[in-house]
Amino acid sequence: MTAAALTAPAGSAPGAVPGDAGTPGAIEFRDVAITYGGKVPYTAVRGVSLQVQPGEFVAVVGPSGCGKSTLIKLVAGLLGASEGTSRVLGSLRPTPGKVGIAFQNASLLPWRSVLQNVLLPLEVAPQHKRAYRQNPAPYIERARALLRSVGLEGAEGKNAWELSGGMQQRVNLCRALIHEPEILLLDEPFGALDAFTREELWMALQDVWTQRRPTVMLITHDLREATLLADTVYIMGGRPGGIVMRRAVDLPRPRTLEGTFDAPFVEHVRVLRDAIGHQHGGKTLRFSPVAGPEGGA
Ligand SMILES: Nc1ncnc2c1ncn2[C@@H]1O[C@H](COP(=O)(O)OP(=O)(O)OP(=O)(O)O)[C@@H](O)[C@H]1O
Repeated sequence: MTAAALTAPAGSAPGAVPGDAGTPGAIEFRDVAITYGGKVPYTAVRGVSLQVQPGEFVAVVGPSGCGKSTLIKLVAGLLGASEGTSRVLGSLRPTPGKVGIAFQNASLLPWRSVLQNVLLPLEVAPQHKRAYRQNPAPYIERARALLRSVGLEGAEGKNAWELSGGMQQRVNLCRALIHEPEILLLDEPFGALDAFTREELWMALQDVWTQRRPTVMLITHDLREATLLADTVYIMGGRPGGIVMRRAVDLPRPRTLEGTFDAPFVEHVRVLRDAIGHQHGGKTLRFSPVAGPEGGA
């Protein structure tokens, strides 16, 4: 079975979009395919349909190479859909400045201070440059508030090269949020951190999201991370990649690290693990419909 077939569950209405609540979505894909050009064109994803509501936190998980980063690049406007329709905040092309991105590699400028790194996008992005130059004070206050919210109060003047990996990722998160984007895209931002630092960062991210409520799309290989943070988890799989399962995480918020040991949390992780395990085992995944008893909500 192809990924495209898996994304169209038996019994679902033609054109049905998983996650569609009947209101305009922050991110909407309808039957999207993305083909990379080159001597031999390569279709990375096909038949992807989903809708992410404003303020929703979604996680995308799945085996390496199934097209997770490709989807995030589509939302960021770095790629276009080869087939189907993709809308971000209602537009076919994302509005500049409405999206913030943080990748696994924090890529801070080592010679700049923490505060200067957070402010960097305002110096270079055409839509913010002028206002920032004319009146930097409110932006600096915003940067300080962001740094406070991720536990970096007092570190504003440190040089980036003086920071631990976890601190760098906190700065990375603040830098992605400095222009108050409506959509925050996170591509494995905690993948390179040790387990304890990663858990700390999960809680910092949950706090930031609770306070500011951007729409978040998080790519991760960590099923605990996905379950702890997300309202909805999409599992991708297949070649070309597609969505093989959507699962709503109905656990109460705010979520805690202690709660990750509770039975309902562990059960969510188990279901996700099984779905991905099926793919690794080469078995055909039985796709559970959007509101099915097995796969989700
Ligand atoms: N610029 C490109 N040109 C051609 N093929 C590409 C390009 N970028 C990605 N691909 C291919 O598209 C497929 C999906 O890649 P993508 O990076 O989206 O996967 P992923 O699920 O994010 O992987 P990982 O978990 O390893 O980061 C892969 O087979 C990859 O080789």
